[in-house]
Amino acid sequence: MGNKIAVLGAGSWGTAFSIVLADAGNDVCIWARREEVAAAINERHENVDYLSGIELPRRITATHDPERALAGADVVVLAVPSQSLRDNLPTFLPHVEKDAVLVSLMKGVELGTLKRMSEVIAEVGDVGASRIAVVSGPNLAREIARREPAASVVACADEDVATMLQHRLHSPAFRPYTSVDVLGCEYGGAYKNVVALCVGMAVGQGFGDNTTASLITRGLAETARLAMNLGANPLTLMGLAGLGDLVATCSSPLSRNRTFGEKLGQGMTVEEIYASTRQVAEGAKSCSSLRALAARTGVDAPIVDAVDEVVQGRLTTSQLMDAFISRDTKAELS
Ligand SMILES: NC(=O)c1ccc[n+]([C@@H]2O[C@H](COP(=O)([O-])OP(=O)(O)OC[C@H]3O[C@@H](n4cnc5c(N)ncnc54)[C@H](O)[C@@H]3O)[C@@H](O)[C@H]2O)c1
Ligand SMILES: O=P(O)(O)OC[C@H](O)CO
Repeated sequence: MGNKIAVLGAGSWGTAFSIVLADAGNDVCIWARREEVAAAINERHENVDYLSGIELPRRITATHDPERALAGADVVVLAVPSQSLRDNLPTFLPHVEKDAVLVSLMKGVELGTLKRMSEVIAEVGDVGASRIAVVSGPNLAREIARREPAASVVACADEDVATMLQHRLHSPAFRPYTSVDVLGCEYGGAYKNVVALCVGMAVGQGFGDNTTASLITRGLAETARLAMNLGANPLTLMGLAGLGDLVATCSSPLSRNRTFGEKLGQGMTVEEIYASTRQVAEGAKSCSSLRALAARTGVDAPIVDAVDEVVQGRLTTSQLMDAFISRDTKAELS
């Protein structure tokens, strides 16, 4: 096999990550759910719907046919919305080359099963941990597509595989660090989306930096409490896939999750926001699965609980901050 990588999902991150891969010297074939998106990538070298105005390198091609995308690829990158992964895998898996490594870019926890994306891949694909990796970090798609410098984490239980991927991803503007803490990276990535929703709700109501910094900090404490309880290395939560991604997502107007929260804070309904965009805000779904996971684990998760209440329409965003402030007081490090 050569240096072909298949990227399954032609949304903003699948496309931006393909630019990283191409800049790092790989030939990339993107699978797009819609034929016209694949055609535009091949003919105009642009993904107009998800990354307009960015010229794609000629090493990137696209197809609507999963078999063509996957043929000869020794690395397979998964970039579909988290809640659709299980349904999509049976279409992809029969065409994945034997021994190919599967890399998840997704930041969500499955509703119902409460599984991480690497767990869904392992279960549906019957794939061992040494063939499943995760890339996660402060990586807003448009900034990465513009080649603004950024770092990230590539995690795999097998350190040699993480190192192999690190070499395949290292481009002039993208610096990957290896890790063996897949679980910590995945919980960091899923949880920060919910905290960003909450920060967005505060921003939408006109609150300033004290409020957002308080939410980010308590959000990190909450993330660490749950993730460590489930086996994460605490240092992962202090790293790029934890604090780094949390800060980027909560601070940036480019974040779909923060924007979703901001619109709720300004008075739009969940239904109105869904109708206004085709882009995924993973936190609006993962707030329910993370809440259930925290409850099952016996971990206190006030931010996830409250965001889920707002998304379910049982709490207003103006009641949200009162609910936080009036909770029983306690020690910071409890
Ligand atoms: N955008 C970012 O900056 C960014 C960065 C890091 C990680 N991520 C994560 O990457 C994953 C993908 O996000 P994205 O930003 O590319 O999303 P997106 O909303 O930009 O695009 C989603 C893509 O999935 C396709 N899609 C939608 N429903 C589908 C379904 N049921 N089956 C198959 N395909 C479907 C869409 O057509 C589109 O191509 C998410 O888990 C997200 O959290 C995103
Ligand atoms: O746009 P968001 O909110 O999905 O966040 C994008 C990335 O996860 C940031 O690292």
